[in-house]
Amino acid sequence: MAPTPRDALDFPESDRVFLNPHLPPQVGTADDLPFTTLTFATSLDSSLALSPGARTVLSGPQSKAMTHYLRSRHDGILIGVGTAVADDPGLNCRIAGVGGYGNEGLNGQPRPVVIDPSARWDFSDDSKLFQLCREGRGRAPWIVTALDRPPPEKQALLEKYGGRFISLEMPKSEAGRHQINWHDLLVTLKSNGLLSVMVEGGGQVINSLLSPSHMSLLNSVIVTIAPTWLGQGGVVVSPARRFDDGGNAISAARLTNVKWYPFGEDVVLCGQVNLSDA
Ligand SMILES: NC(=O)C1=CN([C@@H]2O[C@H](COP(=O)(O)OP(=O)(O)OC[C@H]3O[C@@H](n4cnc5c(N)ncnc54)[C@H](O)[C@@H]3O)[C@@H](O)[C@H]2O)C=CC1
Ligand SMILES: Nc1nc(O)c(N)c(N[C@@H]2O[C@H](COP(=O)(O)O)[C@@H](O)[C@H]2O)n1
Repeated sequence: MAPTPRDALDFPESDRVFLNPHLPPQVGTADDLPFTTLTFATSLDSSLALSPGARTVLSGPQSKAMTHYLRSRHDGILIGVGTAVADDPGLNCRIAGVGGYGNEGLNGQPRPVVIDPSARWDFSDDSKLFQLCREGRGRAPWIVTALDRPPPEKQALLEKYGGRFISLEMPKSEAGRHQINWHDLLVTLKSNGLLSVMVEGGGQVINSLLSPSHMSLLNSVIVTIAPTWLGQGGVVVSPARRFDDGGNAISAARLTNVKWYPFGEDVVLCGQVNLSDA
């Protein structure tokens, strides 16, 4: 066992118990889909960040440690390219005792997966993710793109660290935006060894997954709610509105089997998407 670095996060056993019913099974699931958790931190006005380009701290120290514990319990961690560009994130697990944080190898380190249809993320050797790879504290990302042939220089850099591009067919919407087939992506991730995936964001990814055609892919939802209003102009979680047969607006999505856990100054909400009205 290597010594535990000073920047490792502590997440005591007593804090882990409440999460157990909401976590992926240790043995994986029987079907061709990974166990998929949607998890993010939000303000009281449903914002993830002050603006699309702004890295914004919402979680307090205990819920931040919880997120890192969740990372240790999933094989993959998925974000959109908007988040990669805005945050230059590490997307590793910094809980004491995982690989790189007091243990050998990369055990407990999730595989970052970045949805980047046009391969616009301009990463370099200096990107946080690759610094962590060099230090043996995280895995290189898989980047999901609509391009058959991603830029060779980006491909070479990714492969140097053990990452890669995954090309997936992505039709465009009328507005000209790529639209990923989440089911196909998740099947692809599972066939590549990811038995569980946590989706962290950002706004576009979350709103897309909470649409009626995709929400059944989510096995668990874990949301940290921070006691702050970010105000107008933020990146908002607010899926497209739905209408009943009479044309009346109904809620976009609702959770069931809900538990609320106060956690420091935050509250953590765990549940499952209610599919009875999906
Ligand atoms: N508070 C929190 O827990 C989190 C906050 N964030 C924040 O969210 C912000 C970024 O959010 P967004 O701007 O909404 O970006 P995003 O991270 O959702 O990425 C958007 C991009 O991802 C791709 N994408 C997303 N959904 C897609 C789909 N269905 N099909 C194909 N491609 C798709 C597209 O290229 C799109 O431009 C950042 O400021 C970041 O800090 C991000 C994650 C978690
Ligand atoms: N759980 C949570 N709380 C917040 O307050 C956040 N801003 C986020 N953001 C997500 O975490 C990523 C940053 O991860 P690293 O610390 O760099 O590993 C960021 O990109 C968002 O996905 N999450």
